[in-house]
This record gives sequence, C-alpha cells and structure tokens, in this order.
Amino acid sequence: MTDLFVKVCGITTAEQLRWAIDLGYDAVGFMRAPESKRLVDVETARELIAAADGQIQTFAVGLTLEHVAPLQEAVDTVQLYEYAEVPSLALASATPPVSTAGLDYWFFDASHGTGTFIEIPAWVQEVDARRILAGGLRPDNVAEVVATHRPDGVDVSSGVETAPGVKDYELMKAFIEAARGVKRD
Ligand SMILES: O=C(O)c1ccccc1N[C@@H]1O[C@H](COP(=O)(O)O)[C@@H](O)[C@H]1O
Repeated sequence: MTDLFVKVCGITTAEQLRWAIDLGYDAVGFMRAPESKRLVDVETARELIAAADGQIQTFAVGLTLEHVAPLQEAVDTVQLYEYAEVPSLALASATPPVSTAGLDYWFFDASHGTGTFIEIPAWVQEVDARRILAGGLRPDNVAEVVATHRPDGVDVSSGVETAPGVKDYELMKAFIEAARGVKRD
C-alpha cells in the first residue's frame, strides 16, 4: 500500500512552506477563496509556488474555477468545491459526488477551513476515487480517523494553526507524525 498522502492547506508564508517540505508533507495548498482568512494574493502565491520548485506538490484552492484561474497553469492540482474541466482536479464536497470520472482526488470536507469536525459518513468509504479526508482534523484526532476510515490521505488547515493563516511548526510536526504513525496494510 502506498504511503498516506498528507496535505497542509492555507500556507501563507515561505517559512510555512519550508516547514511543510522539511517535515515530509506531500502537498501544500494556497487559498484563493476570497472569504478565506488564509487568502494569499496571486503574486504571493506565485512566489510560493516558485519556491516549492518541485519539492512538494502544489494545490490552488478555491470554491470555483474563477478563484484559482490565475494560478491554474502554475500548480500541480486545482482543488475546487464544484466540478470544472481542468487537467488535474481535486473535487471537494460533503455530499456524495455525482461522478468521480477524471478526478485526481476527491476530498471529504464539510468544514471549509473552520476547523469543524463532523463524524465521517459511511458512504465516504464507497467513493471510487483517491479519497482524502479533511475538516477539523488535528494532531490529537487524525490517527483515529485514519485507523477507522482508511483514507488514501488527509488534509489539515486550522488544526495546525495558532490563528487563521498562522501555522505552527510543532503542530505541523505532531500532525504528520500522528497521521503517518498509523499502521496501514
Ligand atoms: O481554509 C479556508 O479558509 C477554506 C475556505 C473555503 C473553503 C475551504 C477552505 N479550506 C479547506 O478546508 C479543509 C479543512 O479545513 P480545516 O482543517 O477544518 O481548517 C481543508 O481542505 C482546507 O483546504
């Protein structure tokens, strides 16, 4: 079985990006939804994507394609909350997807960056895609979620922050260690 995919979302600075790379995260997300407290402007996002330089996968995250359009060509994957025709799509929802055809990832997310955890519904197990669980995950609950639901990956934002957009190195470290510490076979 491949390693658990672990993504940290809402990266806002070069220091946070460096932490994600050094700690062994698979991917980072840059928020482009206008209402997000972790919104990075296009210029900053471009600088961070350039700094990532192939060392970690990059995601541009928005509710719609319009939010991420200026970064679409620069990132590895676009994460949206509605379907769009893009080369690499991560579709996020809290309801069963109508279709998973052509998706690179499907994210279960009912939180939208609020840090709210809800019990993960049983139907999530049946989604025929690379399943990534998100929403209210933290260093102290991620291991149980991984052990119980056996996802392909997990995604975190609020759970490794001291304030919206302010990631904490020790929390990021604790999260990836807890997530990857679960034995999978
Ligand atoms: O982070 C945001 O501000 C955000 C805004 C709108 C949609 C999604 C957003 N973030 C994504 O939400 C999940 C879970 O976040 P959390 O761990 O509960 O804070 C994650 O995939 C973020 O990418």
